[in-house]
Amino acid sequence: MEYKDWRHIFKLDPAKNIAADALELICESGTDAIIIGGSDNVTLDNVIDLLMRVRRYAVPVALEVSTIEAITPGFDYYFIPSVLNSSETKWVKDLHHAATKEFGEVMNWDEIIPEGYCILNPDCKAAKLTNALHPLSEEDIIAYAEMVEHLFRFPVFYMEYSGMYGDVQTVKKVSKRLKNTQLFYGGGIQTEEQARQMATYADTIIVGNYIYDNLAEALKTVEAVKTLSKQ
Ligand SMILES: CC(C)=CCC/C(C)=C/CC/C(C)=C/CC/C(C)=C/CC/C(C)=C/CC/C(C)=C/CC/C(C)=C/COP(=O)(O)OP(=O)(O)O
Ligand SMILES: O=P(O)(O)OC[C@@H](O)CO
Ligand SMILES: [Mg+2]
Repeated sequence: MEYKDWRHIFKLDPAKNIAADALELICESGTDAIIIGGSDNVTLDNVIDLLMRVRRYAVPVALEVSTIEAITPGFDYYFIPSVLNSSETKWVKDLHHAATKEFGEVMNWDEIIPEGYCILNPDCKAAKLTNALHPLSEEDIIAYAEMVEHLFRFPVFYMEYSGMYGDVQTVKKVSKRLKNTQLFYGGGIQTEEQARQMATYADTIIVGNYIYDNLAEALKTVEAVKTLSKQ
């Protein structure tokens, strides 16, 4: 299954511990993919360690790159965020320039998936790290989405509410404005109902932190989404 068809993703943080039995449940849950990524304490060692453990299962696995030092071969895809509401060019394109300079010759561009990121929880670590601009109006968010689709022509627009459940009506409005760009929604999903709500409008939902807080409930979000069509 190509990333374009993914409806549900579990995001695992390489900086956090996950027991072997929990990892088995996650990888065999029926989720479409695992993303390995986080905003701090991501190292080459903890990324390789988690990649090796996930590779024991058939589920596709992608790296969401947050630091150049932790890039390693062996993933199915590399998701590359550009934080459009960051106030520093570093997080929009400068790190990308440095990484392309280093890896450009050996890169398989088919595996590299640019993500236009919009960080919508002002209190999350990624917002602080990237000095993300806030507050954003609904019009601002829609404009970022349309830029991603029509100006940058990135394949993915990521509404990142990391750690906080987002606004369903805003996700719905953004969704209605995107035709070719795939809408990722991530942030604060804890229940089947929340997973269903967001997956009604987003192409793909991402469940992260709740894996570590309540795995049994987090696992239920997979089935909730699998039987649901996007509107
Ligand atoms: C040989 C080989 C393997 C070749 C591979 C080629 C390859 C992949 C080359 C890289 C090309 C490239 C252009 C790379 C870009 C490099 C780079 C460092 C870009 C910057 C990315 C960026 C803008 C990161 C900042 C945004 C960010 C921190 C996103 C993390 C996502 C997120 C919010 C996670 C949640 O974080 P968490 O830690 O869980 O937070 P909480 O504790 O609050 O939950
Ligand atoms: O960790 P949560 O809040 O589930 O968010 C998922 C993902 O969007 C984080 O990058
Ligand atoms: Mg997290």
